[in-house]
Amino acid sequence: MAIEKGSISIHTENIFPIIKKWLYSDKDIFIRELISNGCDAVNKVKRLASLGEAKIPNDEKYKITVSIDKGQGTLSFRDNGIGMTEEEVKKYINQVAFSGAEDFFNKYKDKMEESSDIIGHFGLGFYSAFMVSKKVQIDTLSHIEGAEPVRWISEGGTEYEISNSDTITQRGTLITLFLDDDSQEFLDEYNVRSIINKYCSFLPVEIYLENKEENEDSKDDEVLPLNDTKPLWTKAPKDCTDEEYKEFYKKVFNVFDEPLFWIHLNVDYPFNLKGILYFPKLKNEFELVEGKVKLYNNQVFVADNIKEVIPEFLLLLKGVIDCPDLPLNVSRSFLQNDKDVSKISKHIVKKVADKLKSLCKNEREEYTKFWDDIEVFIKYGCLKDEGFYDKIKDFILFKTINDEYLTLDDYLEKCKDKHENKVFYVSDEKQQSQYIKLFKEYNLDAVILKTSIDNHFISMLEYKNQGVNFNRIDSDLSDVLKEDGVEENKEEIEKIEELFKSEIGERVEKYSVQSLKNEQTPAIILVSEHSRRMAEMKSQFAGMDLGMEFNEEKTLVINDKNPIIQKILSMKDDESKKDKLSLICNQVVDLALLSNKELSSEELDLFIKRSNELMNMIISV
Ligand SMILES: Nc1ncnc2c1ncn2[C@@H]1O[C@H](COP(=O)(O)OP(=O)(O)OP(=O)(O)O)[C@@H](O)[C@H]1O
Repeated sequence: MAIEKGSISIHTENIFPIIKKWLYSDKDIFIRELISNGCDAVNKVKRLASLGEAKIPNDEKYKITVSIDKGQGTLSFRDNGIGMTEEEVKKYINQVAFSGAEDFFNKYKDKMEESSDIIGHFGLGFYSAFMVSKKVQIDTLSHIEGAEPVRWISEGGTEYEISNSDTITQRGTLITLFLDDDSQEFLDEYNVRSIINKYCSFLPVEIYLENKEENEDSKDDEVLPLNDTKPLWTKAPKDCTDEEYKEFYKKVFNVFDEPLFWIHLNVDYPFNLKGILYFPKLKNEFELVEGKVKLYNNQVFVADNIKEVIPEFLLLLKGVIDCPDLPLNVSRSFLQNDKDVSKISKHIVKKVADKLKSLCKNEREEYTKFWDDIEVFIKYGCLKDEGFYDKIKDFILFKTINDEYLTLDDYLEKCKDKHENKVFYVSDEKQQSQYIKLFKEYNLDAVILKTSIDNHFISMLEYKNQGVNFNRIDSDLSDVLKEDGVEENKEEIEKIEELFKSEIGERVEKYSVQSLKNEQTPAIILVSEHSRRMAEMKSQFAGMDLGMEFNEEKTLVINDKNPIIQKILSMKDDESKKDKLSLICNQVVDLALLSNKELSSEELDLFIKRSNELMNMIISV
C-alpha cells in the first residue's frame, strides 16, 4: 500500500461538550478565567496607550465589574479594556484554542519591556463560561476609533450569532452569562464574593462586585474594590517594611501571630518568580502540617501547595509564590517533567538555604532564638532533599544540655579530648535526667535531639559524616567515665562483680565496676546504642517475625565508692546475712533500672515487694 499522509480532523460538535465538561475540574474557575480576560484586556489597552496606539484619557480609572442579576438569572463581567472588533471576535472567540493573548504578545513582544503581565495563553479560558451557562453573550466595543459595537451570542453548541450591539457605548467588553438551572449558586453574592476573593484577591486591576437587587440604602456606601492590586510581593524588597511583611502575613493567612522571619523572592532571570516565604512560629511540632504556599500566575491564584513546583518540605512554610512562566492550566503530571519547574524549585530551595546561612552567620543570636521553632522544618528538609542538606549542613544547630547552640563541628571539637567523633544525645530530658546530672558532674556535654524525626536524622548524619557516631546519653559510656590516674583495685572489682552476678543473675548482660564522682549513686544502667536501636526497630515492626531476638544489652555500672556497695561487700561472706544481701543487690539494680526507664509490670511487682520487705526490716531493727 502506498504511504498516505494527512491531518486528523476534529468534529467541533463532539469536542465542545468535552471542553464544557472537562476543561477545568472545578466549576468556580470560570470566574477566575473571565476576570483574568478582563484584566488582560485592560493591560493590553494600557500598553497600547503607552505606545501611543490607543487614545485613552490620562485619568482613566480601569476596572472590572462583576454584576449579579437574580431577576434575569445572569452573572456579567464588564471591563473597560481593549474591546474587540467584529473581526477580532470572529478570530479569537469563534476559534477555540486560538489565543488573542498569544497573538497580542507575539505582535508586541519587541516593544514591551516586560512580557509577563498577560495571563492568557491557551485560548480556552473563555469557554469555561459554558460550564455554567445555557447562553453566553458578548457585547464589546474596540478601542479603535470608529469601531462599531458588536454582539456575539452562543447557546453552547457550535452555532453563534453576530450582530450590532445596542447595549455598549463605551470601550470594553461585557460578558453576560445566562446561568444554567443547576448553576444558580453563582447568583448568590456571598458565594461569588468568596470565589473572587479566593482567586482574584491580588489581580492588578480593581474588581468590584455589584448586586442589581441590592436595596437603595446600601448603594450610597462607598464601594471598595475587592482586591489589592499591588500585593507586597510585587514591590522591590528594599521598599517593604517589616510591618508590611507582618501585616501581609496576617491578612493572607488569616492568623494573629507573627512570623519568625521571611524570604522575599525576586527573580527576573532566567525565569520570572516573585514571592514571599514565611517561617511560621510553631506552637508544637504537629502544627507543621498546616503550612500553606499559595501559587499565583501573574497575580491570579492558581492553587495551594503545588508540590511539583514547590519542594514538598517547603510546603511546611506559609507563603505566596507568583510565577508567570509556568504553564499552570495544564495537568500537574506535565509539570513534573517540565525543566523550568525543576529549575524554579531548585532556585527556591537555594534561596531558603541562603537566608538560613545569612541568619546563622550574621545574626547568630536571632537564629539561635528561632532554632527551636525551625529545627523540625530544617531536619525534614535535609531528609527530603540532599541538595538542601548540602547547602545547609554547616548551619544546623544542636542545643546542648548546657543550653548552648552548637554546630556539629563545634561540638566535636569541644569534646574531642573526652570522646573523639562521638556525639552524646538526650532524647527525653525528663526520663534521662539522672544521666544529664551525671554528665554535668563529669563536665561532659550532650545535645538534645528530641523531635519525632531525630532518629532518622541521626542515621542520616552518621551516613553523611562517616566515622561520627551518635550515642544516647545512657549508652555505653564506661570509657568516658573512667578517670585517668585513678588506681583500680582489681581484687575488689572482681569481688563486687561476682557478688552481683550471683545475686541478680541475668537481669543485666554485663557488669562494670567504676568509681563514680557522685558517691551517692550506688549503680547506673547503660544500654548499648546498637542493641537499643535494633530493639526500637523491632518494636516498629511489632508482631512481625524478624527471625531474631533483639534485646537491649544492659550494663550495670556499680559504683565502688558508694557506702552501700562498700557495706554489702563486707557482708558478702556472712552466711546469716545472705537474704539481706540478695534483697539489697536486687534493690540497687531496680533503682538503677528505674532511672533508666520504666520497669516492666513483673519487675515493678517484685520491686514493690522488695521495698516492703526492706521497710519491714528497718522497723524490726
Ligand atoms: N474581556 C475581553 N476583552 C477583550 N478580548 C477578550 C476578552 N475576553 C477574551 N478576549 C479575547 O479572546 C481570546 C480568547 O480568550 P480565552 O480566555 O479563551 O483565552 P486566553 O485568555 O487567550 O487564554 P487562556 O485559555 O489561558 O485563558 C483572548 O485571547 C482575547 O483576545
